[in-house]
Amino acid sequence: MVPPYDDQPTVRLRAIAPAPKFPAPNPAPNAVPEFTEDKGDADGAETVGAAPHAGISKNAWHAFRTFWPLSKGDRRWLVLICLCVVIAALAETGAVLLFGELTDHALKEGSVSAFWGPAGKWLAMATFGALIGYIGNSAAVWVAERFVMRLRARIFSHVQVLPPHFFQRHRQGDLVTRLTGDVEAIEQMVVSGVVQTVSALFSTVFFFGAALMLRWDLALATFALAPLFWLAARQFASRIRTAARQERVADGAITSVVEESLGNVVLTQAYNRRRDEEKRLHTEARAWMRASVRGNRLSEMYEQVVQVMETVCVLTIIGLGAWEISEGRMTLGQLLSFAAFLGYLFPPIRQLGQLGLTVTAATAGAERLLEILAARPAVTDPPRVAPPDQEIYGVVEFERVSFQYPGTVTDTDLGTVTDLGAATDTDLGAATDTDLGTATDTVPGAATGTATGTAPGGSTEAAGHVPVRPALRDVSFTARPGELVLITGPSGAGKSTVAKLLPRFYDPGAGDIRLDGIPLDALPLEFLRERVTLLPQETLVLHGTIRENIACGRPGATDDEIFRAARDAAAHDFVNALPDGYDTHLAPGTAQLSGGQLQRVAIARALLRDSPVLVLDEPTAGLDALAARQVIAPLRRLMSGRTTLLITHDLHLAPDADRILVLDHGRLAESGRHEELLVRGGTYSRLHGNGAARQLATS
Ligand SMILES: Nc1ncnc2c1ncn2[C@@H]1O[C@H](COP(=O)(O)OP(=O)(O)OP(=O)(O)O)[C@@H](O)[C@H]1O
Repeated sequence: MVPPYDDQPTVRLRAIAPAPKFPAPNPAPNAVPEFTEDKGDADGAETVGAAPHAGISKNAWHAFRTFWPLSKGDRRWLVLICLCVVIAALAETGAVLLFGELTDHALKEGSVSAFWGPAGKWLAMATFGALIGYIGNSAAVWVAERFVMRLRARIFSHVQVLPPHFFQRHRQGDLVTRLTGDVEAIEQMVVSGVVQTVSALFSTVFFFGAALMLRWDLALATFALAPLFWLAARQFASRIRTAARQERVADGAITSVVEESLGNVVLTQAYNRRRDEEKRLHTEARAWMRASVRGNRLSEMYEQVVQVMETVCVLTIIGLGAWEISEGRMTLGQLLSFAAFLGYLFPPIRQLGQLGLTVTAATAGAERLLEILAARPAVTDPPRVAPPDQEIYGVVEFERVSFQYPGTVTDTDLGTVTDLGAATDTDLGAATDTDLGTATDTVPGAATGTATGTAPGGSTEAAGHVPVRPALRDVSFTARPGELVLITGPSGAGKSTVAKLLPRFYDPGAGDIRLDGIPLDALPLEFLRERVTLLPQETLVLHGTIRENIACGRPGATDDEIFRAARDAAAHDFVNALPDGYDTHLAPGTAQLSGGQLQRVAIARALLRDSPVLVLDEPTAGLDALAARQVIAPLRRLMSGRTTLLITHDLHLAPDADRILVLDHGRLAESGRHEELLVRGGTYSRLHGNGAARQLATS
């Protein structure tokens, strides 16, 4: 009987003395972990991850250290799992020794009575091994899934505080892939990777130890060949890593294309873009296919090379064994046991080699997550600041506020682009390591509006961007409770930027913004955002019922309060007319309600929030004349008694405004009441329709 040398016989023996199958880094021999390419975001918006030339092990180690803290809380389980692994390996070792005993005493001598003893022990050991295997496997799966859950939650929570420009510069589909596939790849590196390493190491030690006990000279001869496996793995590592990265990026690109296409289906159909969209998907799918085939081919090649190497080892041992038996220095049972140990020894040795490949490929996913973690929130909560005791009335002051979007470079900045690079590099180093260990998101300089949103590798968002003007320059104004301040100006003048600064999506680069005399960055973020209600250009809809959509303005609001808000927003009647009334389900992009109706639901939500400051960004944009008229009355109710900043091109409400601020190229060009500005004949009167309007005002 030829003893088992390879996977198949090993499986047979393992069926007799079951070995635990802990989640393998490589689920199947030829399934190389998933792949990505470092070509950065397909839209080229932000920077690319770690340099492909950087040392693989360094990147992997950095990734491991970054994500390892997330296993906190489960480490004693990891110890237990490793213990199970070790015991199971010991049980296997015992089983193989018993196999030799059975061969020599029962099979070779044909003695049935010699069979029962070792057979009973073998069965006991197999049962014990099975039990331990079950416990270890169950615990390993549990710990692995918990890790994935925790990592995903951590990344998701980080993504949620990132500034708006991050989402404009990253494709959503790609972010989705990072939160799903890439997260799982990290698990393979951190949790399963550790268990696999322990398992492979101990199995190697035990089987090698047993082989040494049987025939130390043959065992040493076999072990001398072990570095060949390591060399083979090394040869394949970098190519597999590249393929892994390519596949990961292609995966993200496919999800992005599908998501963008589905979200834009009206444009696709109206402009007959079906074929273009199909072509886009086809291009990405081909890239994915190429990477996937390449990765699998490499993995398969590695697998076959290793098999040939194993065969060489086995034949060498059989040859030597045959010679030893013929010389009477070895029994058949010993040779079979020895060969069985080899059958057990090769998989862990091979696994150790393959672990490197797995880690290598998982590093690709890790780098993509590190890119996300390296993007910093544009603003941070002030440390340990209690909400002010005073009631907030809503006096809003902008004092010489200038602002430039992160990643954009002004003419004057161009000389300092390299400085930005240096600054952000340091940020990243600090950010990614500490980020997971601590819950804070603070990064020095993150709030400056210039040094945020960078990725590992040292590139900055600034790099490659065309110089632009700052979005706001030296803007000062005050808005008091009960005042309606209308902000208008040509497209791109900086109006929406004002709306983004007030709830602190960004901090200004220069100047101060205050609420009731308190600088915004001295107020806890949640406190501030409860007091500043923003109605952005696009109507925001939650997945949920109309009731939930309104109630999210003030969690815990009663039905009566919700209905009152809906009534004031002129939404109650049309909601009641719906078959499911307030229980009608809405979703982003819903067609259940018209634009005007959705806007009124949003107004009801804002009414319920009842905050002293209101920022309305183009509340009638996208509505036809009738729908716009229908929201004007609810808007007036909403604005009454609050400090309202109304950003609009639509000057219908201009005569009602206490003040009109006209922005032009980021500067405050004019300020005054409607009539004054019309008479002045500047930008405002031009916007309003100049000559005729001026005549009307002066008549
Ligand atoms: N995320 C961003 N990253 C970089 N630049 C931006 C970003 N958002 C806006 N800008 C730039 O800032 C400037 C002001 O933009 P903003 O959206 O405030 O203008 P706006 O007056 O509201 O325009 P519109 O009336 O067309 O909405 C523009 O030049 C715009 O291109």
